Amino acid sequence: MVGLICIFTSNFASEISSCILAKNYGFCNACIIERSFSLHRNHTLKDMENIFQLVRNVIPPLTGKRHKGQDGRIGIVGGCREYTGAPYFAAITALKVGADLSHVFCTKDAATVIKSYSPELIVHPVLDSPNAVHEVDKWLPRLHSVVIGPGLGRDEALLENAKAIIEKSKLKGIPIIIDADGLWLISQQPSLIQGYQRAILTPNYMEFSRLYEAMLRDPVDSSDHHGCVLRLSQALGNLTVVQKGERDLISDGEKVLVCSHEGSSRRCGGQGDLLSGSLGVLAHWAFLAGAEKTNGQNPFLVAAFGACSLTRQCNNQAFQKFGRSMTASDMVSEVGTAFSKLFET
Ligand SMILES: NC(=O)C1=CN([C@@H]2O[C@H](COP(=O)(O)OP(=O)(O)OC[C@H]3O[C@@H](n4cnc5c(N)ncnc54)[C@H](OP(=O)(O)O)[C@@H]3O)[C@@H](O)[C@H]2O)[C@@H](O)CC1
Ligand SMILES: Nc1ncnc2c1ncn2[C@@H]1O[C@H](COP(=O)(O)OP(=O)(O)OP(=O)(O)O)[C@@H](O)[C@H]1O
Ligand SMILES: [Mg+2]
Repeated sequence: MVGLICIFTSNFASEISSCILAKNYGFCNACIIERSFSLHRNHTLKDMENIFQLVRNVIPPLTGKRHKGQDGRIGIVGGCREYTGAPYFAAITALKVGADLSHVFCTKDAATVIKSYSPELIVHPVLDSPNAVHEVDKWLPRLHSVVIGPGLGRDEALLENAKAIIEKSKLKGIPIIIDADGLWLISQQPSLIQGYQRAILTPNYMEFSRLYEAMLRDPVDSSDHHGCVLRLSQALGNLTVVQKGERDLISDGEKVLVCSHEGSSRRCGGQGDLLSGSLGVLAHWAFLAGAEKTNGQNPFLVAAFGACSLTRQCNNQAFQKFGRSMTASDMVSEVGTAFSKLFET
């Protein structure tokens, strides 16, 4: 088992790159196998080398002193008649990563279905009601982060409600993860999220292309993935962008982290939903942890790196057991052991 972590900065003229080879899940003991960097960015590279340790640092310890809710109350906005799996995968993953409560705000049609998958989720059948925004807004003061988009669909009225929920969340300063159809909305109206640095966008290949073209008015340059993710983040006002793919590229417009932790070649639907759900929790933890725990690094970069590694580790473990028949539910079953292997050993 070998994972590769690379770090690049935004300065193309003097690009820093560092690749850390991590063996046997022992990322703390990662050894540097290649490094080239400019002088003035030296300190940044050193800080970033131990990104895996930074993820560990932000995880709240399990103690008897904490009450229910303290380790995370996460909201998922999504779930409609067609898509009930996506919000379920995101919400259950948030719980299994360590959130205490996971809320799903979905349409009436979807609610009973989602509830029947799991009694652990709190499901609000409000998203297509006339007072949807008010119904979600009531809960926002109690939520630590929101994930907008898994299984939301593209119905105009639902997208309008999602837009208003994003605006309400911004006013409260809540970290917002935007995925799937939430990204569709952003590619139509980028100003909705532009400049809000507590947002993390998690586009897949297609979603990234749409966003990039909307913001940069150019097609994606397939010979310069790093440059593209960096430019997209910058154009959006330096919010965090996670471009999912064979290697996940994570940027805040200053740096690009590359996560190529070993997953598998199985590409069933729902894997991105595990990523956005786990990111909901990790973003909250990293944000709360403060600069000391993240060594002054952007907490959302740290959280994104953790979520990408975890999702890929779940994929790897589930694939070893089930091979071609592996599905997203099999990955959900691996969250606990994958998390321990990566972050608690
Ligand atoms: N069980 C459930 O309920 C699930 C529900 N889900 C929900 O579905 C909704 C729509 O989400 P989405 O991701 O299917 O939509 P979108 O961005 O239009 O992409 C679709 C098309 O993009 C393309 N494509 C993708 N990757 C590519 C690549 N690497 N390279 C090249 N092309 C690539 C590919 O095009 P094709 O191969 O068909 O030409 C693909 O068909 C959303 O709400 C989501 O949450 C999912 O979460 C899954 C589990
Ligand atoms: N070619 C690949 N090789 C290895 N891992 C990949 C590859 N493509 C995607 N992944 C991983 O799968 C996860 C989900 O990415 P993906 O691009 O499938 O998202 P998605 O299309 O939004 O998924 P979903 O079906 O949930 O909507 C990410 O953690 C990513 O690292
Ligand atoms: Mg997706």
